[in-house]
Amino acid sequence: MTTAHQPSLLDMASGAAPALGDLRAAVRHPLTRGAWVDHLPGWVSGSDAVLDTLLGDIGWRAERVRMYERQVDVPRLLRWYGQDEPLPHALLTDAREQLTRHYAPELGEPFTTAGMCLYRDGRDSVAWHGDTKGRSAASDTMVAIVSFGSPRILMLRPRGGGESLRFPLGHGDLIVMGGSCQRTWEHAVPKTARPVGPRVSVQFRPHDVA
Ligand SMILES: O=C(O)CCC(=O)C(=O)O
Ligand SMILES: [Fe+2]
Repeated sequence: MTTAHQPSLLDMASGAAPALGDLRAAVRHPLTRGAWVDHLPGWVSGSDAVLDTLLGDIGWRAERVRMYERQVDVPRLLRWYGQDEPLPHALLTDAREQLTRHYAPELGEPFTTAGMCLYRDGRDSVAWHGDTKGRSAASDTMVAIVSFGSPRILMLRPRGGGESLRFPLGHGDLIVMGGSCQRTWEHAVPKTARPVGPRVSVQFRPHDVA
């Protein structure tokens, strides 16, 4: 029997080299007020090696914020890559390039920065917010998120109230928030009581969007 027609078996073997799928397979979910979400589960295959790298010593740091007159740790670790800093795994550089190529006609500029978040377990989370620092406060843009490790839920809800949507993000899954999504909707990764391992979220954004 030849293996030529069975690439999926190779993908499933542990230790398979990381590879990217076809972005044209992403499914677009139009939201209200000019927002949309593209979802492509399993965009990255063979993600274990990428996760290993990301869980290593890449300079994760805790951020502290002032809350009710006290300094408290943000419940996740952060690492920010500006556009000139090499990313810690070649697959991520390829991913940024492919996203730029695929979305260029709509986005009109490249994805440049990579913000990374490490959710160590189910107690780590991010509260409801939009990425509205910089140009995204006033203009349509895109934020592309590739997820590695334990599955977590990304929730979305319209600002000012309305039903929320749930997108499960597993190992190698892609979600792209586009259009007015950062201004007119909010997103969150809620805590979970389920026993979950670490998850790393890699967010690609254009210059001056955060
Ligand atoms: O964990 C995620 O995928 C979402 C992270 C996020 O919304 C942010 O850092 O702005
Ligand atoms: Fe965000």
